[in-house]
Amino acid sequence: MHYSSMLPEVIKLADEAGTRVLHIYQSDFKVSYKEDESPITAADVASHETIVKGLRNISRDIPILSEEGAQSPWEERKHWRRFWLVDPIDGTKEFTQRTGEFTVNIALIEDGEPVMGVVTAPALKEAFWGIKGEGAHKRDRTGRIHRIYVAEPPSTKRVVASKNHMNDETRNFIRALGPHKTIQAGSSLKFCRIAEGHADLYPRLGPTSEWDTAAAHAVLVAAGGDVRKLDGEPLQYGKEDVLNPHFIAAGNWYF
Ligand SMILES: Nc1ncnc2c1ncn2[C@@H]1O[C@H](COP(=O)(O)O)[C@@H](OP(=O)(O)O)[C@H]1O
Ligand SMILES: [Mg+2]
Repeated sequence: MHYSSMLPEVIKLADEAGTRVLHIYQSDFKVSYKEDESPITAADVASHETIVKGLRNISRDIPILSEEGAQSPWEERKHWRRFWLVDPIDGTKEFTQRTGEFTVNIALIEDGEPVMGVVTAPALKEAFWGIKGEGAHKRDRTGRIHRIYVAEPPSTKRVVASKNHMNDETRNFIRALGPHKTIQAGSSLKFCRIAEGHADLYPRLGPTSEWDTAAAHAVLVAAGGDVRKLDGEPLQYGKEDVLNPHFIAAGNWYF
């Protein structure tokens, strides 16, 4: 099956997960902490369960790697040519701080590349999706769906950066860009802001994992951008170590 035929069902699934997440967001939820001290709530678990169950119905034979799931050992994963890469809630800190800037992320990886991605921001009522070579779309808070494109770079670049994970390396990189304006955004929304033409550059000289970036990476590629390592090589997925190296996300004009 070509993956574009799965897209409507994947969007529906991300929306279903988003509805469950919002329900918890609007309640008096409890925050726990994982071994790496990152926060987790019932919403991460509910979203994970909804997505995994749904993806198994959509495609019984495509394996799944989710931030909140039991992760298959490398001995198994290294044979995966195609897999779903899921972050049930990216921006859990944003969720617990109630900024609304958290996302549900589902990507399809093929030969190390994110070829399809769906990102929804349930509290903002925004959704983004894209398929490599077939364009990217946004559904806005009114429900209108339209094609999105990376912007022509303005002379004052609009740099988008993490609210919760800023560091000196990123600050220095941004400073060296010359005239610029900084926009803060949580989670994978940073890639989406570039994809829809509202920002130009997202330097991430700090840690992320493959599930944090894959779906929004696919949206950005479909909209006319890319995500590359600092050596200019593409950011790839399905590595033994799920941590991403430092990267820059931008329109293709940058690379
Ligand atoms: N030390 C670290 N190691 C791995 N990932 C980290 C990290 N610090 C932050 N992140 C990632 O950055 C994401 C949040 O990004 P941002 O600050 O841009 O909103 C987090 O996603 P989760 O909320 O899914 O855990 C987390 O995965
Ligand atoms: Mg994440």
